[in-house]
Amino acid sequence: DFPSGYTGYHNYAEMTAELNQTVTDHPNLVRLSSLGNSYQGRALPALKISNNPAVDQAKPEVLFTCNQHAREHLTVEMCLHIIKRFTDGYATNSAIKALVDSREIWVVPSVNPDGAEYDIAAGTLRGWRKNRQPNSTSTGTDPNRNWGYQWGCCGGSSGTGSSETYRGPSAFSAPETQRVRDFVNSRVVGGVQQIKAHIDWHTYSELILWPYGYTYNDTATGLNADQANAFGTLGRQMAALNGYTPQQSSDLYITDGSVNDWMWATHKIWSYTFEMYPKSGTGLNGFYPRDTQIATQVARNNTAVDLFLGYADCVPRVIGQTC
Ligand SMILES: NS(=O)(=O)N[C@@H](Cc1ccccc1)C(=O)O
Ligand SMILES: [Zn+2]
Repeated sequence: DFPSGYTGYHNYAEMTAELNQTVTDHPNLVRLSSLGNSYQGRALPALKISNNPAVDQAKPEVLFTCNQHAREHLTVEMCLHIIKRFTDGYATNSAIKALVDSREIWVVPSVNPDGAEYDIAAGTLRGWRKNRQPNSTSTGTDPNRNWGYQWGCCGGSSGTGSSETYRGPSAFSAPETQRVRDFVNSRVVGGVQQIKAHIDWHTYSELILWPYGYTYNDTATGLNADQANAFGTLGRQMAALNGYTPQQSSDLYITDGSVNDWMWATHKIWSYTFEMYPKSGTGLNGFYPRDTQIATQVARNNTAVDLFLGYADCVPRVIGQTC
């Protein structure tokens, strides 16, 4: 479990309990399901938030995914905060109500529960990043190098099993990326992808990142100048609200097999990564802000998330285009 100074973070059992409590508290606003199981057999919960959650309504859908990387526990708190804000706030906050009434919001609070549980299993903070799937020489695939667009193309991942950025033996070799992939693929209804926009939450460095990660070029196959402009404009407007630094993800470093590139290239989902607090750190301590920091650092993203949800039906509107 989390050591002292970190008990405010949710372990897998506490996260599950929190999701079940949300269903109890807001049965008419949420529907809890599982995307399937992790490598070690933990359910991957997904919560749908809308004003009629049992019905698939013809409304734009938005996806939030958290905890691809095990040690980035603050992101689980971010997803749980989004859930709390858009359920508890529905009855009293008209802006929240308007967003929940006009969208269907999906939240996956932990994509990598095996890694997250392993990270804290010894009562210490291990600094574990990957999932817990064995490979030919070691353990763990980096889920954020395992997605199937331009997988392993460009030196943005490793083929060595012990590496922190091991891409896996093949694209979507990790059960966890398979399950999220299958869910997103299942949201193609009548030939149209219902999910319009996505944020994948990470720590740390306080950045807002957008595709592509596999190339330094601003435009590339499937990403034209207008689309790159829309990504950057919304990215910069969100960064102005949370104080993060906005940039194309390859400006940070080249990555291949990242979730954002797959979401955009395969489904034209406007997919961002938010790297949360802290801005910098030494060694592993950047990944482990004390639990006293949680409330401030999750609330810091409220207005950026609201702006994102506001544009989610048609992101090109941010540069004056129509959909
Ligand atoms: N959270 S992190 O420290 O691993 N950084 C992320 C940054 C990142 C996220 C998405 C696309 C490109 C790069 C990573 O996957 O390397
Ligand atoms: Zn990460």
